[in-house]
Amino acid sequence: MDLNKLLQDVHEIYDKNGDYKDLSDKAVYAPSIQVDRRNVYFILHNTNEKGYIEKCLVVYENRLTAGDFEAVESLDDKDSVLLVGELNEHNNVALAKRFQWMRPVSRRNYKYTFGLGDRLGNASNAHLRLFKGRGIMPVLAQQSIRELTLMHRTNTDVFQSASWAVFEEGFTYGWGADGDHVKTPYEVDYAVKIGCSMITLDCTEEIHNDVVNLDEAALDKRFNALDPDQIKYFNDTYLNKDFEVADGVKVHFTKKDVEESVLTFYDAILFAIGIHDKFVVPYNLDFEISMDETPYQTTPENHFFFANELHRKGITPVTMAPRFYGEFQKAIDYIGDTDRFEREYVVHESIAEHFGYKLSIHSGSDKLSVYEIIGRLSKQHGWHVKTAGTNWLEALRVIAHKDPKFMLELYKFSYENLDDVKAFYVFNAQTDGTAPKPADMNESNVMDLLDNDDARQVLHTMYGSIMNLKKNYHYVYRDKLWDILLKNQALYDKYLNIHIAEHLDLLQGVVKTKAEAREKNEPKTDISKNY
Ligand SMILES: O=C(O)[C@@H](O)[C@H](O)[C@H](O)C(=O)CO
Repeated sequence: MDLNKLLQDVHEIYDKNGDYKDLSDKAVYAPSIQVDRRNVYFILHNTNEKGYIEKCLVVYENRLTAGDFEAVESLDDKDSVLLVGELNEHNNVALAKRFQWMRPVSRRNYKYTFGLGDRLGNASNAHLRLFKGRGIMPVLAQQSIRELTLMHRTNTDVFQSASWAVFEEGFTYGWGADGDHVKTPYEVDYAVKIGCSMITLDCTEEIHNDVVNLDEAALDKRFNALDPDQIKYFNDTYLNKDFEVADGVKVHFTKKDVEESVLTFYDAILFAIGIHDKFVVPYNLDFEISMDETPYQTTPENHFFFANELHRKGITPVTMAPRFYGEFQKAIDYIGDTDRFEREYVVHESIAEHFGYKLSIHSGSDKLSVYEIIGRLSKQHGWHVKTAGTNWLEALRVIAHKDPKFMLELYKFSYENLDDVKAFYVFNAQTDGTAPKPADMNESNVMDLLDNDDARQVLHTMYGSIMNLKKNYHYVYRDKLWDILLKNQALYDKYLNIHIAEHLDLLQGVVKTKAEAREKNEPKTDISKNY
């Protein structure tokens, strides 16, 4: 590395005084430049012989403090030192001591927040560029335990990729990190220790779904087996009571509602209270409670009961994710009657407003048919929407354009091995159903795989198997996939931008329908040749 040239870059940065549009060294990534008195920091982008962008950190700092950084090369310059280092954890910690905004913050003061996730770890830069000036707080690090496991990743690398992207893009507006779908104290602890500002407590394993199928006699029998003082408390508090949660919006409990709500959810409530006391309070976390990955819809009574029992203990989560009417399957649009969705969303939103939190919409990728409704109705506290890792599908869009044969191979493998993920995901696509047969796919229709609902679900859920398949101690697909992606990062960024912009435009009311969102954002011609 030519350190004298970097020294000239530092002097040019002083001279430019904040206007970095025309720096002579194009390798200096302008959005990353930070100047603090005489100290200068930036990320350098160099394209290597394979066509990948290689990044390193450049620091010019007073010699007394620069020792915080781990340098690969350095050059003394009077009282200062210029050093070049890797984008590693050590340097991230050193930099974050200087720039607090590299660390995630609470979502509490943000009305609109949006969970992005990044399965591969190279999507956050494009996301951040899109979020600048949108008035929505991005939650970048949002990898579920399931995704970490299937992808062989750790919370540390997820957190690191996000934090480096924040620095690189000069994103000083605040971002969140979500310990996503944590189900046990062990998993919560892991998320907390890594620095997550938020946890999504997935209560699935403490929710007793079998209760919904009990007949009246069996339900009574189970309820009446509770302690007499518990029965008295639940009946006195809820039975035949009306709770007015908004003007003209009431939640009413019949005997069945009381018994079902208690028996299905009370264990989960106690679990949430325990996690709240042990982690949320001491670590000042944003608390999200999710019950969306259950087989049954959360009724307004169930939702009210959960929130009211938390409220009794003085707990107000920042967000709650009920399971709404209809289907929120991964990677495809909402399935269901949108008028009914709207009617029921009004009640859930009223409950959330009554208790003082916002609703969280899970598996939010591609639910373009309901975003106008959510954006319009979630007025008081705003919304939190979580996408479902569909940046992976945008990465595959790049693969399909740049190497259609390889894409066909990935699809065939995914189609033939779909059983790998049956235990992890619930989705419609089945290889004995309507998912396109690999034999019917060819280079001229390969792009359909990214538009067909069934094919999307097959590809969306098979990421771990694709990335980690090995033969004779070598990865079968991983290296080739990364090679294509790294050579085409700009195209990947463009597709990410289009994909998420459609969601945000509907949520923010910029457009009113899915068709308008598509019309506004989707390119009219094949743009893959331009990148
Ligand atoms: O695939 C996953 O596990 C995640 O993408 C997960 O679905 C996501 O984080 C989520 O919870 C969206 O609701």
